[in-house]
Amino acid sequence: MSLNKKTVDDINAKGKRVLVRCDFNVPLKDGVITDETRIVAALPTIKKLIADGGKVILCSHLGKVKNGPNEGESLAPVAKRLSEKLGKEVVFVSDYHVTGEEATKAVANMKDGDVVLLQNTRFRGAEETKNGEEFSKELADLADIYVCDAFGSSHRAHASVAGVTKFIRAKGGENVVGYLMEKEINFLGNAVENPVRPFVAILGGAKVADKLNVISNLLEKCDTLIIGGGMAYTFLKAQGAEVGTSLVDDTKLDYCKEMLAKADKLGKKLLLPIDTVVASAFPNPIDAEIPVETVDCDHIPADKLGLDIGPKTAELYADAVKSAKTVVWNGPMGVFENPILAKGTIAVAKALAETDATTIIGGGDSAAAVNTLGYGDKMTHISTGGGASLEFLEGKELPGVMAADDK
Ligand SMILES: Nc1ncnc2c1ncn2[C@@H]1O[C@H](COP(=O)(O)OP(=O)(O)O)[C@@H](O)[C@H]1O
Ligand SMILES: O=C(OP(=O)(O)O)[C@H](O)COP(=O)(O)O
Repeated sequence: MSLNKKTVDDINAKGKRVLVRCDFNVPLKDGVITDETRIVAALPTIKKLIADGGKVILCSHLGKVKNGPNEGESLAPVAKRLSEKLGKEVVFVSDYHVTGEEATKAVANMKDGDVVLLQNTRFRGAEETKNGEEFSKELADLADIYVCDAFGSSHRAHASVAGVTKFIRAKGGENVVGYLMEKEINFLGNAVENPVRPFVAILGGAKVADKLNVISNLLEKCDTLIIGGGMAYTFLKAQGAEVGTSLVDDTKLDYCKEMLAKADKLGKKLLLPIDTVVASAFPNPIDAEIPVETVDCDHIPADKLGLDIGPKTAELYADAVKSAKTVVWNGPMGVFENPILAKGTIAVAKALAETDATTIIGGGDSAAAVNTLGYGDKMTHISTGGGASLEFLEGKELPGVMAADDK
């Protein structure tokens, strides 16, 4: 699949103010970045624009910013790490207003090839997340050209992803996508549009409501759909099984029944767990040493909840992966943060690492699981976006892609 949108290769950045929306939403612990994947992934576009002599103005959100602007969600640590990675100064605009006097001055002082990072765009609250016109225009006022390279946020129709493009276009500026966007869309697009078969899709994790919606579309594309993690129990319950206190979305039971029927009708395999590791309660803290037992899925005790796939399921899933030529994986098979409940996720990650299939991992937690287990470099592509990659696989149009100029 080739992306029919203008990219950074189609612009002349020399001497121009280029606003680049990145996804620098990195995990932080006590102010320290614990995973720099998203910063590293943004470097090719930034380096290209520096080399071309553009004035590179970066922006991003960080975290959910539920309680207003605060130092804990400032992009300051990102500015520092980015500066180390680029080997050059990154001027950080610490102003919680994001745009405004400090930002305008910093941009006015830029020379060709300089880099400025604006403060967390979510510090503007609903103006950012509701795609506010004023904030969109203020962002556009800072630049001549806009580049969206925030794949992980490209499913959000926010001011810094979508709204800004309208105002750039209104003054005759170009809106393009960066190298990371291009790479992600090409990998994910090819995987679902022209997959080398058998094509196996694996879904797990806890965002049941979000992820169930992708199933209908994936069933049409894949040969085998594997369900694990928290979303398996809604399916098991839809089949009439007792699932105890496991994670279930009761509003999706009919949908799951429809999906089981759809798989049948299309002649696709839809694999569900046959055994599961259960406990009396969700571990707290998450890595607590809790007593567990393994039961068959038709024997889940009413007062227990499933927290990992069992060994028989792990073997079944690993077998399905072995013969695959394309595998897309989103969401862990269990509560992998706890070593006692990580075995199912490890088994699937290992099966993916050992196959010669094209393997594509989407989702922060799936990527973290694969990297922690040391299998990162065995995968063909690890996506920087969880929600974004799923919405793309669902067949939805991503606002961050839509907003760019057509080629
Ligand atoms: N059976 C389960 N019950 C509850 N939570 C689960 C279960 N299996 C996995 N999880 C949790 O799902 C979380 C990841 O889900 P999600 O955010 O949907 O995945 P991703 O970030 O890969 O998209 C992990 O924190 C994991 O502990
Ligand atoms: O981390 C992100 O999404 P992801 O957890 O789905 O990969 C993106 O930065 C989007 O963040 P958001 O879900 O707060 O809009």
